Amino acid sequence: MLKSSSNSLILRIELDQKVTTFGEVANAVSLVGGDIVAIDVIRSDKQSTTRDITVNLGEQAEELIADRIRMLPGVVLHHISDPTFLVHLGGKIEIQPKIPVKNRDDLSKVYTPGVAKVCMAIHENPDKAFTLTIKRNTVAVISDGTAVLGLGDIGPEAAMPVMEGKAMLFKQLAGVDAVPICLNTKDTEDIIRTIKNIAPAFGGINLEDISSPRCFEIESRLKEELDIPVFHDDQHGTAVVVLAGLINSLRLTKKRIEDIRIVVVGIGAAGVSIIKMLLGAGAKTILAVDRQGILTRDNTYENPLWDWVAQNTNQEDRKGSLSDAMNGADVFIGVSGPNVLKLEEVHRMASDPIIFAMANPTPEIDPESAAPYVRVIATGRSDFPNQINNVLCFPGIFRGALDCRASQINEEMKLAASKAIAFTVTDDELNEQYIIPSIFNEKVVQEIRDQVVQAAIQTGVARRIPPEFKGSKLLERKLTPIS
Ligand SMILES: NC(=O)c1ccc[n+]([C@@H]2O[C@H](COP(=O)([O-])OP(=O)(O)OC[C@H]3O[C@@H](n4cnc5c(N)ncnc54)[C@H](O)[C@@H]3O)[C@@H](O)[C@H]2O)c1
Ligand SMILES: O=C(O)C[C@H](O)C(=O)O
Ligand SMILES: [Mg+2]
Repeated sequence: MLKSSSNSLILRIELDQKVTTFGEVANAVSLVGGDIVAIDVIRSDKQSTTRDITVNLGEQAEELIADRIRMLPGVVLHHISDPTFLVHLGGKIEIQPKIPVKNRDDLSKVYTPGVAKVCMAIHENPDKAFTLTIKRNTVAVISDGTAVLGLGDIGPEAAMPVMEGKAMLFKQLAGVDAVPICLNTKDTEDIIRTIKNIAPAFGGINLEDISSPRCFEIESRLKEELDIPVFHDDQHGTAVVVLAGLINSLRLTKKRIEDIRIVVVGIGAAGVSIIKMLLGAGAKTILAVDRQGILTRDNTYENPLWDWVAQNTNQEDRKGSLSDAMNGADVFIGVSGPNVLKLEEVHRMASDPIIFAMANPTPEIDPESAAPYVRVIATGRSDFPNQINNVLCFPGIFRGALDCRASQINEEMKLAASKAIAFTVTDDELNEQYIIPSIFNEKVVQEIRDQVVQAAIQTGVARRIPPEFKGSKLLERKLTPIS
């Protein structure tokens, strides 16, 4: 059973101390499998005490716990709240002015009439938008709500908490201002037109949770038609972090990427990009599996990217289901949906199995059940060791792209980001429970940023050279080796 801090509740109870003791309440909580992790006294007098008790419990236990407590004499259950909902009240981000407007003089600078001359300066030279507006430090995080985590097409309003979360992490981890935007259209042309129309305000576009195959066309068209980086996080952010996790897992198992058998399940946005990146890094044996089984080159597919994947994987022409694909696999990478992988299939993997079960919020296999039988297990979640999640990539890669005013985020910049993430974990630190740095490791964003800027300069897509990269200093900076 997966347990996490998100399965916690706060119960406000009023207790008549002459009738029932707090010990009896605690006992009732434990009888339904709950753990009391915090107690806050809200009010107390001689007769009664009101407390907020925070309880960690299984997902199904909310009703049980409420019933148990209501059965106790002398106890009133005022309400139950969920701390995860509490942190979402009113949304998770806000916009703050950078300077206070205290008097008319300030007002006349930041607003009419002063602002007009700044507008005209930009009108004469639109590049000045980078220096005189929020553009140089701001990205749009844009979704149409069609592939939100593994929850599917839940609509633009329901996608907002994820986009707000990404915006929060952009700011907290990398100082990038990010604006969450959810579009009320699923039409490819409409999405492209809308994003092009709002692009002037932004230094980059981070596409998020847009379902495949539309996401591929949307991204490639926007890349062609805009001169700022456009990055579909579920494709490339995920692929960057997967490659980093794989580099480090192979450092542990002493296997070479060229020699291993890799199964990728879920050939959508994330899956296609992961396969491309693994092939680029030297992988030779990959089986791509979706709902109807292993992709094979003698089939033709409606989705042209599946055709591409089929032509570039499965050189041995293996046919069958995921279960067949798992025979002798060294690595399983899941970007599909919940509980797709069975323990029995894990038992048929090669020695030192590596499993990245990355579907969110419920992975392809319960990591606690798989752990005893594998060398490395990673998920996309923050409540287990080895979190392989694109949050390790997007803050740093955009920090780098914005700092050098890159016109795009290219393959070299992505590879540089993967290596930066992988080699943040030193040989001494590397172990089965720590193949990937924590997002709270302060070195990660800076390392990614530096390597990404360097790669952008070397590939000619940087439109500004940050001072620390000027002159010979650039040549002195060492590129991180791939292995
Ligand atoms: N950990 C991370 O950083 C990360 C990043 C991106 C995506 N993801 C997760 O990966 C999953 C897919 O995301 P996406 O953006 O690629 O979505 P997507 O909709 O573009 O693709 C999902 C693909 O998985 C396939 N699929 C679904 N259930 C399957 C099953 N039972 N067996 C085989 N194939 C199945 C679908 O047919 C589809 O091709 C989601 O759960 C998402 O949360 C995780
Ligand atoms: O949002 C996440 O946690 C990762 C990823 O973008 C996903 O869609 O699952
Ligand atoms: Mg996503």
